[in-house]
Amino acid sequence: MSGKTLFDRLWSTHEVLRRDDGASLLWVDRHLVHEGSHHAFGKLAARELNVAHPELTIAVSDHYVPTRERASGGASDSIKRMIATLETNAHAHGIRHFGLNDPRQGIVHVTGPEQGLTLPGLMVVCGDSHTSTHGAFGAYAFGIGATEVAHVLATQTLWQTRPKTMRLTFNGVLADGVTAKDMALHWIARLGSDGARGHAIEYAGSAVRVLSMEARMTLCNLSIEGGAKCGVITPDETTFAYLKGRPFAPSGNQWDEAVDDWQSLASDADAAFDREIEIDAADIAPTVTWGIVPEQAAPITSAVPSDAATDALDYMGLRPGQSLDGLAIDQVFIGSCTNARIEDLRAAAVILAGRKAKVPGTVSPGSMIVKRLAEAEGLDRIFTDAGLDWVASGCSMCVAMNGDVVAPGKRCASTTNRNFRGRQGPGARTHLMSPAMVAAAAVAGELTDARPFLKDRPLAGAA
Ligand SMILES: CC(C)[C@H](C(=O)O)[C@@H](O)C(=O)O
Ligand code: SF4
Repeated sequence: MSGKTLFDRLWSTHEVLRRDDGASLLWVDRHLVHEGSHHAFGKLAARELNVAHPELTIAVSDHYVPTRERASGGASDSIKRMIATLETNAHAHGIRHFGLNDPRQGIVHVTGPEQGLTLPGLMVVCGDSHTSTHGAFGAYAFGIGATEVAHVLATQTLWQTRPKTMRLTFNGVLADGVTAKDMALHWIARLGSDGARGHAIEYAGSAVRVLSMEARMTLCNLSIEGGAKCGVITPDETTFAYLKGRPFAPSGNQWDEAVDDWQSLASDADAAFDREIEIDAADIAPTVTWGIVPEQAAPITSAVPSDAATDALDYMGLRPGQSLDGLAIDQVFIGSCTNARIEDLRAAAVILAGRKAKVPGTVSPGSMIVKRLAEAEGLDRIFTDAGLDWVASGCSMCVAMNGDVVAPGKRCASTTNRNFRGRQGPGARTHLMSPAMVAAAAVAGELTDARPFLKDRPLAGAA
């Protein structure tokens, strides 16, 4: 019999019971909720149910929070109501809440790890597809729907059928100026938006092992855009170093015991996966999306495919065969749970330092802690000197729910994770890429290869 995968271990330690039809009841260690949880709290109220484990539930305000004029409480009455409802629900059920004015507020997938709430071996769920981010720590983390959110609130458990396993191995080393975002866009372009459907991905290989936690989170964040249930990475010294001393991470003797436990969270050498995919990291170039789904991505050195789907071309205002390098943009956005951690901001700042942006843009840090850290390093000055707006933390222009929108027909180079029609506002055209690539696009006023801008300015482990 072959050995166990990391995913096998995560699954079996959370399985409470298995039904005859194969579905399993899983224990949830951390339940994160954001403003979108109001449906689920409504369901609970309708049935007069309590939250089973408020101490394992953590609320974070992110999707609707204003990034400018924070004191306003929200851009419109309906937005204000969304923010206030989470506040009320969290308070009513005794749930810890990182609200609008909390200095620890941020995007839920940035705040959880930053606070040490996300730990190796845990099962983490949230009513949000990018919960896959937390898998970077060797946690089983995935997004759930509103009915499931209500089920977790009421029982701290969840019914699930077991996904298949897939190992995505990145061999070799990434070239300079190529980042975790490029790794993700590369594999999604190769396998397709449905390429990993029904699978739990384990990211492995030498190019993954050397990634920082920030970069690992970027990689795992995008798992869902390739259709995967989740992404996991074996915890190691990089993981432990990131977590040590975080507010909710174990401390003292408990820290040593936890690290001992976490060391066993790996796939056995003879573990068998349902699928194995290998990618040579050296084949990956800085990658940008040209279409309206993340799989419609290509190296910046290439062109819009000659057989590109007409609906995508029409929406994006592009022609088949058109070169990606040199495509004029109207604005940039650096933010989101994909690429707004400190390393992402540092990477963008490496390129923007001493340069001016030709187009306007917004930089929204992934959390208020990242914001303060960046300010202490002087990164905010680099962005504002370049002509970009430096604003507070939230989902902001990633999903345009808080009023931060890209105007119809405008083209935005963005560090986010979804380029769907209307994602950044009705009619907005989104090109996804790494923070370094967005920074280079800002300076050039067009999509361009970041590598020449990095001459004598190494990214040094930036995400
Ligand atoms: C609004 C929310 C439920 C949604 C998600 O599920 O991911 C959003 O965060 C997104 O990125 O599209
Ligand atoms: S930053 Fe974007 S992707 Fe992340 S949770 Fe918010 S809306 Fe979703």
